[in-house]
Amino acid sequence: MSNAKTPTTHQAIIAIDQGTTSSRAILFNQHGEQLHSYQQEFTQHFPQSGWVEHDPQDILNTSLIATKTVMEYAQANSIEVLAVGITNQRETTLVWHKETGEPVYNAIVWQDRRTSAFCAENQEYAECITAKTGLLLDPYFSASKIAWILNNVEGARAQADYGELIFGTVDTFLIWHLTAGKVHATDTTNASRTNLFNIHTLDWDSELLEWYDIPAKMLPEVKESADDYGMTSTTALPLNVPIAGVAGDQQAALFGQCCFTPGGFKATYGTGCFALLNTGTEPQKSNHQMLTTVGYTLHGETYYALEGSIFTAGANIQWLRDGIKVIKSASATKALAESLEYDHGVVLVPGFAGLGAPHWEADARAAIYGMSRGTTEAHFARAALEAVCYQTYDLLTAMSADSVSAEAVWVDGGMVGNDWLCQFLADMLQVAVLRPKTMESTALGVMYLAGLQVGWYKDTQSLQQYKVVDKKFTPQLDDTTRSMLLTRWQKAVAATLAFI
Ligand SMILES: Nc1ncnc2c1ncn2[C@@H]1O[C@H](COP(=O)(O)OP(=O)(O)O)[C@@H](O)[C@H]1O
Ligand SMILES: O=P(O)(O)OC[C@H](O)CO
Repeated sequence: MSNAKTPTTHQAIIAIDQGTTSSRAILFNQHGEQLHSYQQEFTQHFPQSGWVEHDPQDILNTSLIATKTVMEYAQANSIEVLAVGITNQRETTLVWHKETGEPVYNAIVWQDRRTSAFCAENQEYAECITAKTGLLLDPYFSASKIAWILNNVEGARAQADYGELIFGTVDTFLIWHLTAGKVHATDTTNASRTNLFNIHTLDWDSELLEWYDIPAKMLPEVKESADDYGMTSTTALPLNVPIAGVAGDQQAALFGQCCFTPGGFKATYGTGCFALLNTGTEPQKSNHQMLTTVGYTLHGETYYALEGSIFTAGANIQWLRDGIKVIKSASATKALAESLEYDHGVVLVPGFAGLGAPHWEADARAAIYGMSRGTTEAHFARAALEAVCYQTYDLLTAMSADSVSAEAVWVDGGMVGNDWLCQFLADMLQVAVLRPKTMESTALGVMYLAGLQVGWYKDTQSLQQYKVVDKKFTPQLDDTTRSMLLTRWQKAVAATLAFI
């Protein structure tokens, strides 16, 4: 998929956004306007129930094709490419040979649950892991996936001990290939998703490495999010420019939404929903099962965030459309939702892939309550949209109790094109919901980071001028109706958890 726009400048930065289902590259001018973009999907592999893998070659090839396409557009239009930024699906784990670049196994994707028994059996160590990493002991994160590769791929353990194998998340894998094997590095945001990184010392934690039995020499160097990651090598791309910005995709979106101060809050509604609250320069411990994570490191200063993850958001709508086929398109949900009153009575608890934050109940499953003979596709659509808003309410309530309150909610992702959803979100959260004009916050965020590194921007303050609000949604619903709806949601969640 490709789309172009007449260039308005003669300099640009390429943001590579390597996501779970596709890789895309976007060429941005200094005003954060997209000059060109290209996206390519790739195959998902499900070798066993609960396992999710990507072919490393697919990750690399689709990223290179996307980058080359926008680069060629730049060249054809005499636009000078100043730098590259990389943002990526987080936690996904790769191990490869240091000399040849040959992966020893497929990439084990963040959604993969193969190490759940290991994590469940070792929960007595969870508290210590949380204290150091800000995360939980859960298969979501990289460490147990690395250990699985070392323990299950023939010869891998011995090769790792001899220093022949190296590990990386997707950013590291791409940097390594783009620099022709010269740079083995990651940034603090990606490192903070591994379960091996101490978010207080901002370094790999030797005790955790020992506990997971992972050799330290496998790990990449950890750099700031705007930093010198080496030059792209012409063996990978016909381009010789610095890789100057790197961040995990949800943190990049936080940056792209200009949430630079404590209380800055963004929620991305794609397949899943990831909500991040900037909590300032000290890590805030959560008492409500939120994750504490690095937001970004810039000019020697690290900002932290609390994060809540909802495993299915847009995926609930996909289920209505492709699974049970009660709606024709995702966009049809707006009119269907509008056709009902607030007291329509149906609640969907979308535990299709378990319930994430704040419950972290992998074994929970989806449930629908309150159906009658009068229940129609409109109830399903409305309940699916309402559910992600109630879940965001739960996350924001937990985060506010742990740390600062959000001033407003900056939203992005495919679902927020739906005005009904945005209005209901504002009604539930009781704060303004702001939808920016540039919806590609993730790519924009890493472009900003690269732009700061190459001197395009002076500081984060100077980025605020490029932020344009497309639409603001303010709370309108009366308190009585809101409380009635939230009470019914909480009852439905309690019933779903009791059913496990
Ligand atoms: N108008 C809409 N209303 C509700 N959901 C929508 C709408 N448009 C798209 N979606 C949902 O948004 C998701 C796509 O968003 P996107 O940000 O592209 O996801 P991802 O990057 O995770 O692939 C799909 O799951 C789709 O069901
Ligand atoms: O690739 P996305 O947009 O689905 O994001 C995945 C997250 O980074 C997983 O933590």
